[in-house]
Amino acid sequence: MGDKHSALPPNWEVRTSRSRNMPYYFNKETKESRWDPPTGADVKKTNPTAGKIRVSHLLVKHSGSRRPSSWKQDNITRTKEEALELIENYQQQIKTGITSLAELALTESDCSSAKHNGDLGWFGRGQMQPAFEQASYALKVGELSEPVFSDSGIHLIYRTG
Ligand SMILES: O=C(CCc1ccccc1)N[C@H](Cc1nc2ccccc2[nH]1)C(=O)O
Repeated sequence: MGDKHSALPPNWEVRTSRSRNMPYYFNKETKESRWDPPTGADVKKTNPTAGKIRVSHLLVKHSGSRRPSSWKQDNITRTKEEALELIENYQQQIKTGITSLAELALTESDCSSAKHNGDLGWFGRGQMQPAFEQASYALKVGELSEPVFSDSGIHLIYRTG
């Protein structure tokens, strides 16, 4: 990449400078312009979500959770088995189309992300608990996970980006 005739990275285009009567390169996303063709390194710089994914999740905590407390309940005493029954019930409601994960997370999730419909934003490798990361990266965009067990409790994960 980088020679004058190869395809340009995403968001870059060739324009002609009228004052110098010569081509220059313009990035429509960052509005950057330059005389030299952009290289692969430039793509990394202008693509902040490269390698990252975005998910929403619904967390049901239980008495064995790392922090058995949430915005919903000061002291969470349900058992792991009871938490799994709740998660499986939510999973069915979402799969049958009765409701969505975003809608359920708002009232039912034990994570503070509940107020954002469970949205965790963009994250890369090494930022979330391993089991959560593994399950999230295994999803295609628009896919719902099976119940995922982490130190925080039991999650349903829906990949959005
Ligand atoms: O760690 C947080 C906050 C997560 C968050 C990220 C980005 C935006 C908003 C919230 N909340 C924990 C529960 C929890 N444990 C998790 C483990 C993996 C992913 C999300 C999780 N949420 C808790 O409340 O104990």
